[in-house]
Amino acid sequence: MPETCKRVLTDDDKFTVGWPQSTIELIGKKSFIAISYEEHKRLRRLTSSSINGMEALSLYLTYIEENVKTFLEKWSNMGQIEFLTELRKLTFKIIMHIFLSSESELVMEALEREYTTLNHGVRAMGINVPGFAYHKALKARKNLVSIFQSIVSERRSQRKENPCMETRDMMDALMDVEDENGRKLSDEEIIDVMMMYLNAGHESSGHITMWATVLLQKHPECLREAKAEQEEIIKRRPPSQKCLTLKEIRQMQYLSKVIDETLRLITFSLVVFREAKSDVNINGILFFVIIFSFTFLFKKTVFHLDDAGYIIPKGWKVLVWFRTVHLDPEIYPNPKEFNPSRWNGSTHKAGEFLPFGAGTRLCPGNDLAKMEITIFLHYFLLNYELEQANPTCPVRYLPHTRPMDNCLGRVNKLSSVDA
Ligand code: HEM
Repeated sequence: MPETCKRVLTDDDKFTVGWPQSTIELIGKKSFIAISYEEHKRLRRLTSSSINGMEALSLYLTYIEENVKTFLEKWSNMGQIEFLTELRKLTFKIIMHIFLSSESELVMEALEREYTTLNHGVRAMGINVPGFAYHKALKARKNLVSIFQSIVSERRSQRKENPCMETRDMMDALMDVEDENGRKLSDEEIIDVMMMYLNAGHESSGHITMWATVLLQKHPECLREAKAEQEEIIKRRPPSQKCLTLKEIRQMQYLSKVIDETLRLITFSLVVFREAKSDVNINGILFFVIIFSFTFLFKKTVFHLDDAGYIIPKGWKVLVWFRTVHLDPEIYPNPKEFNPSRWNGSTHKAGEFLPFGAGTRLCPGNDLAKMEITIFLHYFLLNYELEQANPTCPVRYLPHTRPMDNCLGRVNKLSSVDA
């Protein structure tokens, strides 16, 4: 690790994404991870507006809220549950609703089943031999594509019969959008984009929601402050108002710090892949960077060092390791301590807080994710507590930080107040 660490990789450093081919086979050749810089720009512009900005997000607020309330109530009657597994079901339901609001429960269940198998393969070695996770994932991808294809075909024919049909969800929005040349998205593009969003858009929120809950429970003084803020929000509300508003969400300043601190401490996405488009001379990078030639996994682990710093040769893959930034004691004193107050009036420099990545690839679901987590914590803090079965359960760090028992425990209802 060079002493001269100075700056962060951005897209200006002549890097493009460089995911392994095995991942691309699963997520899709038209998804964000597999296409050229220009295609990515076009596809991202066409697709991300549905989940960006307050107007778009307000469409999902009520749905998220209703589901959070229903799930919490259900869990409190279930006895012991794997809290993380249940949260993933909740966040999967939310992301599926955003894409496919009108599909039946049966279709949703089939999608979730196939998707779970696919997801295991994304993190496995790319061994396409029966019995291996990657082989099963390729099969799951085929099944997913055929389910999505039938949904797309059905929608297209409904829209043909009824051209004035209103846009119901992101699937409709993806069919509507066209670029400046009037070009619409093909079926393959729509399906791969959906696969990409599904992959990126639920597990992360589920994990961070679980950790924020656990960390709050483990720090009673933070829990008290967070709860007091939520009670204050309810107190200020006119009696006729029963649901959360975006304005209230924006007022939850302490909760926002709790979420940022959780994102920092846990760093859900440990790493992003980049590939050098040309030789890049970097005069020391803030990240811990593992550089290796990727023609075969880990074939070389060689650093090229000259007086000016490091040269990353064209075509090399770079893993940008976010956790080292988030746990750097020079940026975050006592970095392993959960301390939401460290965000009081804090002004971090660019590149010091990267839970959602950076550059043109910045996570387009960041606002949605924060909104989901906030809504969950609002209802949880007001009415529930988590009783972990194994509070000292060992933690697994790869591919994502999680307790090995998936946070086994009970969600207990505290009061009958209907928040
Ligand atoms: C706490 C929750 C989340 C975390 C920590 C997270 C983190 C990240 C990170 C680190 C990246 C890579 C950025 C880069 O390469 O520089 C990313 C990309 C992405 N995320 Fe998220 N994400 C979260 C939630 C979501 C949600 C809810 C959605 C969708 C609804 C979403 C959709 C995406 C997509 C589509 C990409 C690829 C963007 C591109 O390559 O242009 N994410 N996310």
